[in-house]
Amino acid sequence: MHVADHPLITHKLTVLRDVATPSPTFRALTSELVTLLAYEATRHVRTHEVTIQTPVAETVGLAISEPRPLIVPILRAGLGMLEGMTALMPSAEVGFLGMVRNEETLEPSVYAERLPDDLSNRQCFVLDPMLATGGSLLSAIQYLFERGAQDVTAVCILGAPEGVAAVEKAVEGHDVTLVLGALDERLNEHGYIVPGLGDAGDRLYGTAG
Ligand SMILES: O=P(O)(O)OC[C@H]1O[C@H](OP(=O)(O)OP(=O)(O)O)[C@H](O)[C@@H]1O
Ligand SMILES: O=c1cc[nH]c(=O)[nH]1
Ligand SMILES: [Mg+2]
Repeated sequence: MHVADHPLITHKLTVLRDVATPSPTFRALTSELVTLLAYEATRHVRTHEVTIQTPVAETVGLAISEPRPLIVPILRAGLGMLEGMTALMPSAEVGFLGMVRNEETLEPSVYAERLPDDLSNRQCFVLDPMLATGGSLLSAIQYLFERGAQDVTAVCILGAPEGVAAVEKAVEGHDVTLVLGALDERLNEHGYIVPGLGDAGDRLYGTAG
């Protein structure tokens, strides 16, 4: 697990957490935060050497390899992270998973899916701002494994220790990396991250209250 340690990330997170921050600012900050986190998350993106000609000399650089990486935002809240991620890796392909957590039982369920059939040999980047109990992320990762994925990086803005531990235990021995903007204190009795930022989907799309 990588937890971002950068004053710009903490500053943006502080504004994001603030209950007084309105949806348009929340959306803009989410996008900016993801671009910063994506820098860490894509550190091991597969590349190969290419020879190019600059105006001055021939040189060897790197290009992102085929098959292209796959970005998977978890609807709804993960959609708010898509633009920030594609800004950094515009050649990636995008697949979608719609998941919702039952707020009584905290069990996640899948209500929409649009992914390539074969994910073997694809690097997958899952986007979901909140890793609370970890149920949603784990179920998303298992979905990708069932399609043959072997290399999954999850980018989350906030994580709770309970959820991170549950995901790490369940994926032990697999190539799964977690990249978090911050690791918060705990979950409350409703399964919300403390101090957290509330319901990310509601705050992104203005459906709170
Ligand atoms: O770790 P968990 O306990 O599973 O909780 C985290 C999930 O809850 C939120 O989604 P939600 O179900 O609220 O759907 P939404 O994005 O449509 O608001 C969040 O975006 C995660 O997907
Ligand atoms: O704190 C939380 C927990 C789950 N989902 C959210 O959006 N926020
Ligand atoms: Mg929600």
